[in-house]
Amino acid sequence: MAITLGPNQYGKAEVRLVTVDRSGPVHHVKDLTVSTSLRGELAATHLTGDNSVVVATDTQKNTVYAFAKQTPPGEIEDFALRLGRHFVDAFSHIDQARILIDEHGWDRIPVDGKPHDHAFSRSGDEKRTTAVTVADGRAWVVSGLRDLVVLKSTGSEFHGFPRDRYTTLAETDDRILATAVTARWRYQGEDIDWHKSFHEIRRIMLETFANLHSLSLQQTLYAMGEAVLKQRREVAEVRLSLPNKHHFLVDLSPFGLTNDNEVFYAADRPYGLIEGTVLRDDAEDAGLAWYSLPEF
Ligand SMILES: O=c1[nH]c(=O)c2[nH]c(=O)[nH]c2[nH]1
Repeated sequence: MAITLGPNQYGKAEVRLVTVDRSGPVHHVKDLTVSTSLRGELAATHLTGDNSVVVATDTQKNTVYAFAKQTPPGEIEDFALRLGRHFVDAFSHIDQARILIDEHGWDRIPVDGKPHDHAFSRSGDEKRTTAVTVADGRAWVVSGLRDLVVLKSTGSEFHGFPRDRYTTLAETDDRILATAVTARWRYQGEDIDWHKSFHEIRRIMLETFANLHSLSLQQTLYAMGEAVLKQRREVAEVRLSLPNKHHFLVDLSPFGLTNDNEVFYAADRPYGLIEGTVLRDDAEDAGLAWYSLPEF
């Protein structure tokens, strides 16, 4: 029997970085969670404890902070590309770097109807994300968002599903549809206005969720991905993970009351989990874009 080392990577997870741009009286804050992972000739440390090629995870963390000081991070994709290229270029035994960044939003606090210069409130749970892989002299960028919570109070039906002895769910032609969108999209190319592209893709997904009269969350998922691919040439593929945040009608009959789709119990769990990939057939090869990322 032989035992060998399989795929491996290592790095610093969830470096919390906040930068303040103080170049003018109006400050700009950037709030990021950065994770670095390096891959390469790392057998020695696993097999014998020889650390001569191990760039310490502490060094990786320090690099994130030092880079943020030397050049303002800017768009998360650009910051991730800079960091990934640095690790691959600076250390000959490191041949791949994967940088994950989540961006947390801050809104300016309105004071006397005007956005404040340097006081902010957290925008909510939603995060903008990127996963950049640098290897073989090139890079792959998969960006996205998480925890974008949306609800429509009508315009959603669910019926026509098979019934067996375990089926109790009533068919409905009018229900609440709610989900927390996790989306990742794979870019082709790097010459992209990351900021504009993110906001356009987010807008397209939200408008599709709102406008489509839904017969299932699966149908909504496909329509959201399809709309992005039709309108954004820079996107090769969209992956969506949509928990179905069930809202159950409360039975008010014990109180002699009707419930005309007005009073709901928002269930926490279990939830349906609808996941899928929408692709264009003329897309560039995915290469290492999704390597070691969750499937959805
Ligand atoms: O949109 C839905 N898709 C399902 O697969 C499903 N299953 C279920 O119980 N409710 C729903 N709703």
